[in-house]
Amino acid sequence: MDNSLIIALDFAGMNEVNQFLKPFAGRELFVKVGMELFYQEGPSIIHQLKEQGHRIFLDLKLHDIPNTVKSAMKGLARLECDLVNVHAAGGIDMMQAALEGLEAGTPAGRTRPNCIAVTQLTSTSEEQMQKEQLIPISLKESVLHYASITKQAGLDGVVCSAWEAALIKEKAGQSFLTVCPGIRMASDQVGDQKRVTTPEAARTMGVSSIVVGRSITRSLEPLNTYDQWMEAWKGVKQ
Ligand SMILES: O=c1ccn([C@@H]2O[C@H](COP(=O)(O)O)[C@@H](O)[C@H]2O)c(=O)[nH]1
Repeated sequence: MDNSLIIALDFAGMNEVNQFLKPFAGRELFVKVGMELFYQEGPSIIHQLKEQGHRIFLDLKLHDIPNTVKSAMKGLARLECDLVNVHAAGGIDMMQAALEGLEAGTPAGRTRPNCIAVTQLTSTSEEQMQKEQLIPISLKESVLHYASITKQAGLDGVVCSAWEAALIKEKAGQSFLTVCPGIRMASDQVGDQKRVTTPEAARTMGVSSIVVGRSITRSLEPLNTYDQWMEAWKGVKQ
């Protein structure tokens, strides 16, 4: 699961997804299904994408009481995605419950999906965090703290920005996943993201995998753009 470029399929429905994926026919991608798409299409979208050979990050960011998260994860495990997630702010008990649910729901003989926790969203700045969440420490400390309780709960890694990835790996170990959205080419619009960097810099920062949405999905030539991104991320011509 390391070194992947995960394409965020932030589309309103299957028709838009099919349109986007057309030029990629025959290529096996790592794609992310988030709330927008899953709430419209439900589990069938996962089955369809799996049939096309794609690996899947189901990005629903569960955050509720432990019992509810456990039951929800039990159901999601049956979809056999590669990666799922929760919010670390839900706490250690909730994260452990997520793992219990995943283990209970994973079909016999199959490996449970990797489970990671969102630390601070990449759309959150330090100022916002301090003022709106009343967290009176630096953003980096908050992210590191969330990474530490995520590790304690036994999860496989975190969602963070590339800026925090190296320190998290130093503390939690190199195999602890750091999955990083908020990645932009220098010429791209930053939009609502706050903690942003380029794919080349993310590679040198030791990030496990990057998540890229609009820069690829809104491109007029998505396949060419994807190949350029892969080259920048991997550091070698694809
Ligand atoms: O902290 C987070 C957690 C999740 N995301 C998701 O990643 C993509 C990023 O899309 P871009 O268009 O490249 O900004 C999107 O699906 C978010 O829901 C995140 O950005 N930050």
